[in-house]
Amino acid sequence: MNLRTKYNIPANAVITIAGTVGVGKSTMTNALADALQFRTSLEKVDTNPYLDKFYADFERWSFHLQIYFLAERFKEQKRMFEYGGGFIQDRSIYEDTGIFAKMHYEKGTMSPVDYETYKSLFDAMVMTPYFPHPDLLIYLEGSIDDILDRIKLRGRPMEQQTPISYWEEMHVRYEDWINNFNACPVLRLNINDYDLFNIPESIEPIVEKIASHMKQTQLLKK
Ligand SMILES: Nc1ncnc2c1ncn2[C@@H]1O[C@H](COP(=O)(O)OP(=O)(O)O)[C@@H](O)[C@H]1O
Ligand SMILES: Nc1ncnc2c1ncn2[C@H]1C[C@H](O)[C@@H](COP(=O)(O)O)O1
Repeated sequence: MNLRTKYNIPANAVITIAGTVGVGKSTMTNALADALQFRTSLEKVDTNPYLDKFYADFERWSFHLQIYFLAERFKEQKRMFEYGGGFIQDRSIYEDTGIFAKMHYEKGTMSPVDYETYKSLFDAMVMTPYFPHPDLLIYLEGSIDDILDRIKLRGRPMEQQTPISYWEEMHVRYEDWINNFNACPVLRLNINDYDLFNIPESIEPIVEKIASHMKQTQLLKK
């Protein structure tokens, strides 16, 4: 019996994993998909044609990158819908606008007109009654020091060359963003409370938490 049936998680559920860069979303996505026998919707970094350029020159490439991510995530949204759910998604679409586009606009590395254009496109595509929101957003949180260690450990060159202040600012913005997020139910997990890297079995208590959280939110809806 897989953990999905053991804990009664609906086969058509869509669970999205949110959190700052390096916190452990991809690791969690793969572990959860494996445990629940779900498909994954992964963020593809290696084939992104703008990401390297963006890290080298935020101002020049912010708008292009946001449009690219929006298109990619929307295509994934369509794919998940066509399969009828049963997915773990690595990063939510809400973080693109709520964290990244907003941060670059406020830092001055995305122009006001580009930001407005991007936001109106995002709102027209996503913030509509026709857009299916995930059943659950799992928010991964941890200390900035642990996260910086993980970014260093992963070693993507473009991220190593980015000033630490960028990751620190993102970390603060994430806390503020999640405290005000209400597009779908949220389960917060602290990265110190599990270790999928060294103890793969630590996925089971997480599945148990997901099940009880989903049950509770279903009851509240009734
Ligand atoms: N429990 C853990 N302990 C130590 N390192 C971890 C743990 N989980 C993930 N990592 C490592 O941290 C780095 C970032 O994880 P990743 O899942 O790629 O994060 P994200 O997708 O949020 O950017 C990777 O090198 C990954 O192997
Ligand atoms: N919307 C985005 N804008 C800018 N940068 C982004 C956006 N979404 C993801 N990224 C970056 C951050 C990381 O360098 C890579 C992959 O993210 P990760 O959190 O490691 O999965 O893309």
